[in-house]
Amino acid sequence: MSTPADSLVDCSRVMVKNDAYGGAGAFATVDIANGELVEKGIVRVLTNCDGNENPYVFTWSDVIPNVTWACGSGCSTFYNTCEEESSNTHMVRDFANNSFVITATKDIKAGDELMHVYKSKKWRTCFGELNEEKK
Ligand SMILES: C[S@@+](CC[C@H](N)C(=O)[O-])C[C@H]1O[C@@H](n2cnc3c(N)ncnc32)[C@H](O)[C@@H]1O
Repeated sequence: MSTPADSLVDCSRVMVKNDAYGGAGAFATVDIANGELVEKGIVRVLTNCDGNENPYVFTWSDVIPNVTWACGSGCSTFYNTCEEESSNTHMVRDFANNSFVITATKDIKAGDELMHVYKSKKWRTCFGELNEEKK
């Protein structure tokens, strides 16, 4: 018999609600200690999508310029971004298995917004304004 631990997708510690920027963000539903799992999931690689224009997809290679984009399961699409020192999560991508794991990089309290530094923040056209804000 399968158990919840067998699930390819687990976003049970995360909820999505309105954020401070006029969109939606990801927030912790429980306290999560530094190093613990925040969310895990799978992705599907997209065709006919340019992530330079579309901010809701993941960069799915280490190649620059990247041409492989993917949509992620669970709440993964909704994590907003910030500077490294303010981030409280980190996403590790497994390109071979089309999966990801997001872990806590700080002790997180229930209700805290979950943020990570987008891998492509510096070079994707659609994130230009986010970089401008930091100048
Ligand atoms: C992957 S989506 C994150 C979810 C998004 N907030 C939503 O409502 O769907 C990326 C977009 O979220 C917004 N975003 C992410 N981080 C932000 C920040 N620090 N300040 C303002 N907007 C942010 C930008 O519009 C960005 O293009």
